[in-house]
Amino acid sequence: MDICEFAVDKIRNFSIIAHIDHGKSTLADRLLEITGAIVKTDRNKQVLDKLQVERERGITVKAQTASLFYRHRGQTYLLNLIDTPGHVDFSYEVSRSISACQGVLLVVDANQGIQAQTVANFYLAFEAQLTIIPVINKIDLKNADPERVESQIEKVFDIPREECIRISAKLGTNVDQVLQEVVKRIPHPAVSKADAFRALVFDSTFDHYRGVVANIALFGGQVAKGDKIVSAHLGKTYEVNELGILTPDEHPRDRLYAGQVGYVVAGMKEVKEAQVGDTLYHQNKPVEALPGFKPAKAMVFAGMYPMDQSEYSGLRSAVEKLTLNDSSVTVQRDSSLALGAGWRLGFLGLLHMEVFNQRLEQEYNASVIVTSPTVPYKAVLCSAKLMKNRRAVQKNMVYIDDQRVMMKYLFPLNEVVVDFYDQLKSLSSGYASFDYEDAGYQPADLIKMDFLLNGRPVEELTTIVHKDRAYSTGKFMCERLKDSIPRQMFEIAVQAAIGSKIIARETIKAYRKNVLAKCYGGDVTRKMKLLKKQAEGKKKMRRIGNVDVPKDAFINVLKRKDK
Ligand SMILES: Nc1nc2c(ncn2[C@@H]2O[C@H](COP(=O)(O)OP(=O)(O)OP(=O)(O)O)[C@@H](O)[C@H]2O)c(=O)[nH]1
Repeated sequence: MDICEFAVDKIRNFSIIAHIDHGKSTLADRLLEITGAIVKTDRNKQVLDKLQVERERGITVKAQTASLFYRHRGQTYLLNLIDTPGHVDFSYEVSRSISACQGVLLVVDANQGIQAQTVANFYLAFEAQLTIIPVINKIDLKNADPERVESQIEKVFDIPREECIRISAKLGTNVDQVLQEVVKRIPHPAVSKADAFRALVFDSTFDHYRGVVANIALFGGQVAKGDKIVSAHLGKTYEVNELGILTPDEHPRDRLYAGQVGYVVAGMKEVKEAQVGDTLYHQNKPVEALPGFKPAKAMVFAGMYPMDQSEYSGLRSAVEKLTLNDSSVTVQRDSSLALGAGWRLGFLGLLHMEVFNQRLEQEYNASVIVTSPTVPYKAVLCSAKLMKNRRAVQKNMVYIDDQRVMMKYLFPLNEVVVDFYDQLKSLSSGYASFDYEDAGYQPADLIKMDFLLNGRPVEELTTIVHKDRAYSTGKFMCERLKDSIPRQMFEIAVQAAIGSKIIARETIKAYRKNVLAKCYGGDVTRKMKLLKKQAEGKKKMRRIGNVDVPKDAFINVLKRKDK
């Protein structure tokens, strides 16, 4: 079917939004199968989750899109399904994908009910004034309780229970009804082919042969191959080399029209040129930019170094290639005396960082050392120089039903980035869920803590901690250092200090490792071999004052806690 034939009133643009694991991708697969976009087999489970990491982790990282053709009451409709990432780290991508739509399917697990990201995603859709169709999934589960979930939806979102559709995405139960309701309830885009061309970039990926592939939703006019288009954000002009629709594979077309969703390739060299939220228009026909563009903002920072400095240039090219594909990662060159040359990278959140790391390893075979993540602070330097458990402040509390409560807190980001989510899950036996948004900078009692080996500071370990945490952090890091530094010929004092005040101390006892102890008799070559080995071992050490510190010690101390 040629999509040129589609009148705007036969188009529906929608997203599926859900808390993680509530079955968004499974439902998307079923919709693709019913409309014949993909053939039903066991292998195409979660077709929209393209990246290897996404499949392994079962989470969606990059938004994917598919145009579906659906017959309803003798008419063929073009349904553009825009998949959204399911994790809090990517909420900006969710909000952009949503703004390309007129409606959403809000999927809620029939057993788990409303969770943190159900609420967060609901409000993104609600604020964008979209039609929201609640879909209660997994009704096939033995302990499914759709009645209770419908009550929650009525209470929390003020949506009448009659509007909920009960389905099993896994078995396909009532999935066709979902498509019928999409056609009935979601309005067609209010756009016109006759207007000036205006398109929202809601995702972009990098292709080694063609450059940037930008996914766009047309809010007005039309665009064809050979057209000159401009990015509103950068003001740069490009020529359209290729465009088409996604089904979900790319299908080149000559032209895209208002109301449609598709992809465009226009000689952009890096994804920064097609940032999510940007507006495209025809050269010499400027339009008002679509609202809501904001450059992705890094919230969590970590150092990344090659395992071995000889791998530096290989890793550099891998990092460059990966960042071509993900404009939300910020990169700054950095170097550490202990770990050599590397980078300081900024990510949207912890999961984003892990996914980046995993992609480096899987797609580029790179082995890297990632230091413990930190969050940005603004420091006010005074003339004297710089100096409740998670420091949270409760903001509000709402009972969702007699078993669940939703609480809002103001948290310092630093308290959340490392192990908060794991602890919350374990304390609540997996029942609690969590979502967050940036609340800006707040003043706090923070201090700078140094670590000393025999009185000499180890600069790469210097850290910023809250005053109330200084003692426990100092003690913990000193213990880790003690365990990681081998005994030497003299005693070593490991100390944590705030200014000139020592707040924690461990001692590494003196010891002489006699590598020749096991060599009885006079085999000179064997002795020489052992001595050489010991000397090589020393090369991997960094000398701080008179103390030799193995590289591994830094890695152990800087590395995040192993889960
Ligand atoms: N029993 C049952 N299981 C389901 C159903 N739908 C999905 N699941 C299972 O629930 C798990 C999560 O489903 P996904 O489709 O990956 O969830 P998702 O919301 O896409 O997750 P993210 O992509 O991480 O946001 C998978 O193991 C699915 O097989 C259903 O209707 N019934």
